[in-house]
Amino acid sequence: MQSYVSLTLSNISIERGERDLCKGLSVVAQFGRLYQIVGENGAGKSSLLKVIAGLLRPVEGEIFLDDKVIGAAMNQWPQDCLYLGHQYGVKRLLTVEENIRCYCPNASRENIHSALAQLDLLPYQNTPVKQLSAGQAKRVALSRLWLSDQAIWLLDEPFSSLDVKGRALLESKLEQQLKRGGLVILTTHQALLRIDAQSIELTL
Ligand SMILES: Nc1ncnc2c1ncn2[C@@H]1O[C@H](COP(=O)(O)OP(=O)(O)OP(=O)(O)O)[C@@H](O)[C@H]1O
Repeated sequence: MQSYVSLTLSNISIERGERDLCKGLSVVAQFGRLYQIVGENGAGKSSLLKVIAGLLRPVEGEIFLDDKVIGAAMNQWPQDCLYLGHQYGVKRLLTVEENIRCYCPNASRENIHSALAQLDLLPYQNTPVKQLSAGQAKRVALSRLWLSDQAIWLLDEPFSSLDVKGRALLESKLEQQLKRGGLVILTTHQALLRIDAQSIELTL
């Protein structure tokens, strides 16, 4: 995994549908830490994650990865950044394993097997996602975290639909990412139980 020190949001302003969502937001996010974007429904949490992922252009401001402006390093960005959006992009007609192979074409059979086992998805390996429950489909989407060596994880509501065991499993995966020097920025309306999160607050 590539090693970095910080991701800096400098004076970021976001507008959507002619509404100001955030104005002049500046944050220095340190690798090895988890940042939770907090705010009411509609405050702009998902929009901010999209801006960081390079999927939405801010009206103002810049993002730096260490001392490089991200715009200039865009060709490097997708390799180092894993974004899992709210609509987490699982293909419902494909099986669990086919979905994983779509997103992680280079993953070995052993690693896929191990990820599926940890996520309690092994019995469903050859089942189309449309036949799974919402929580199981969410686990399929999250399996990319088990196969990722990206330094930056941007996760929109990763805990939604997960049961107690699934939440604990995901929190321990996030802890591993922090321990190996990665950065996690996520949105969730729930408190994290095991991880000391730094807050990025958005107000309406
Ligand atoms: N594609 C879009 N076009 C125009 N406006 C949008 C679009 N998507 C979201 N918005 C608006 O941007 C605002 C912020 O939306 P966003 O999804 O970022 O909020 P959020 O804080 O993540 O909300 P929630 O907690 O409900 O998930 C909302 O007022 C919403 O109506």
